[in-house]
Amino acid sequence: MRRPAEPTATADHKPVIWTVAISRLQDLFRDIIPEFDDRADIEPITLGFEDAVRHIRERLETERCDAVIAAGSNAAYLKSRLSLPVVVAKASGFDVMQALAKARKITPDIGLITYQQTMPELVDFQNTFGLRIIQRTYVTAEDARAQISELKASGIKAIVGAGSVVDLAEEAGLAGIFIYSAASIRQAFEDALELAHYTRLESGRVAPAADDRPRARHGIGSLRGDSQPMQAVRQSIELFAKSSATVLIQGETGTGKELAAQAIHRESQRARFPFVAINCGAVAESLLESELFGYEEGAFTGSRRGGRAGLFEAASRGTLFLDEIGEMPLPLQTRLLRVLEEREVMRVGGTRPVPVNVRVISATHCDLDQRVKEGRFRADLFYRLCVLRLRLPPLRERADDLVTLAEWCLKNALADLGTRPHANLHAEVVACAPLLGAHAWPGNVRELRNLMERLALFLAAEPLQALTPSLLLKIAPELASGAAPAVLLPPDAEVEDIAGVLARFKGNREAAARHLGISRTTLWRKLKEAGQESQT
Ligand SMILES: Nc1ncnc2c1ncn2[C@@H]1O[C@H](COP(=O)(O)OP(=O)(O)OP(=O)(O)O)[C@@H](O)[C@H]1O
Repeated sequence: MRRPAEPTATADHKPVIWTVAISRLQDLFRDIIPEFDDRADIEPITLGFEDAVRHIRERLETERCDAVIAAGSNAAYLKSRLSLPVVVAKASGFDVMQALAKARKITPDIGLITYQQTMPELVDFQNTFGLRIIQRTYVTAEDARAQISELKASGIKAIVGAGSVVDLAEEAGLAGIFIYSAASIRQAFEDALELAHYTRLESGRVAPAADDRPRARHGIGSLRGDSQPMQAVRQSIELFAKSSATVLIQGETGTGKELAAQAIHRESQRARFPFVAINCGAVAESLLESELFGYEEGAFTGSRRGGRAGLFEAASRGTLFLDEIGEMPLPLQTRLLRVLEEREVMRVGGTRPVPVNVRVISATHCDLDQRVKEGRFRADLFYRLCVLRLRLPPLRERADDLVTLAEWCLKNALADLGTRPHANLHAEVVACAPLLGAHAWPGNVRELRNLMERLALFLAAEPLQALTPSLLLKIAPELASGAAPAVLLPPDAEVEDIAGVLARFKGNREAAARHLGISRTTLWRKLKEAGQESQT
């Protein structure tokens, strides 16, 4: 008789993830699995619905699995029947537009069939690009089949949808365009890894220090821009990397504060030790305390047996990045100051201080000097945190970088679409410089990157079309008024979605933000605006 698996020595190794799909989605999973070989044991299970549930339940009697990845109706079915975390691979707005651009090359009469919900925001896109898109939803395969025959009867020639929808469309003699991109599937893998990490932490299978939360992925080369202010930023990063003193990074949203923090870590002698980040504004006070400082067994109801190390201990010999430091509640500011001064941390409910060797880099978009004056931020902590200070200039103050950044983002987005850039793309972008320069860029580089992704879609669909200022205006009418675009978030990232995603990630805002393709700060602000900020 088989016995449930014990968490043995192997349990401390890589997380185990299963991808569950029957259609061509599984082929895409298989293509991407090798990229994650060194970070997880990932196995494809080519089954769907009740067959998949039966198979997984049986295997869980003897094996460990930390998370499952699936999509669409299959994912919904698995989620409601398995006790395992199920990550739902989702097509991003970019994927949908990319698939529509491909369909546009075949016909202007396109059907979009999505699981359960339509995408109302596509109406604008349809008008801009002169397409006729009929949207339908499905729940079961029979639904999807019926929708396809109706669309065929109404003259639709190409269907955009998930793997099973594409198979059915092709069976019906229509062109099928698969909606998922490699980038979205990669994102699902990242989310599953993150979720697996938290599942394992919660069950005590790994200590935080053994993990890579969120590893510094960016070095100094990731910070683009040749303007004088950006050169000065890179020089400061190189200089600051030589020291172990605290750094305070200030700058508006999307200016690259987290990139800069990662670059300082990556250039420093601490590079081979962890880079651990936390958004102080996005975690409730009670949780933030135990996250940062850890806790001892019995410290509070529900505390884990054996206690848990906090992020200071997890970042041992590395760097702790405290994002949105201005939001740290006053009582925790006092505790943080003590840790920085005494270089030892006392876990919540503990009696024995633990020595820590951690470099602290913090970041804020708010005027911290002002908060100190108002008594909302401790002056002594402020001075302790900003031994070194780095200001990231907003994009509107470095107009010289606009062309370089726009061209770089556009080339990346075109490459993602498998499209070659025009031979004279540089000259075309230069011709758009006055238009780009007149905009205020409230979302800074993040906003510019999103705009270039939109533009790339158009250029991929219309390869003979030159990039001109009037085309740019058509794609981004907000540039005309110099006003901020109405929505900087992907249209689907509204508050109800955010709450749903947060619930799925068990309140982990970092994982939820990554899943939604927005920064943690933006997610936190969105929730704050909706009065849901205390739900962490
Ligand atoms: N100088 C730059 N070169 C290239 N990419 C950049 C640069 N600055 C920002 N980015 C890109 O813009 C996005 C936002 O960067 P990042 O998250 O570091 O900004 P942030 O200031 O921490 O934002 P927030 O305050 O909203 O969290 C990322 O995709 C990042 O890669």
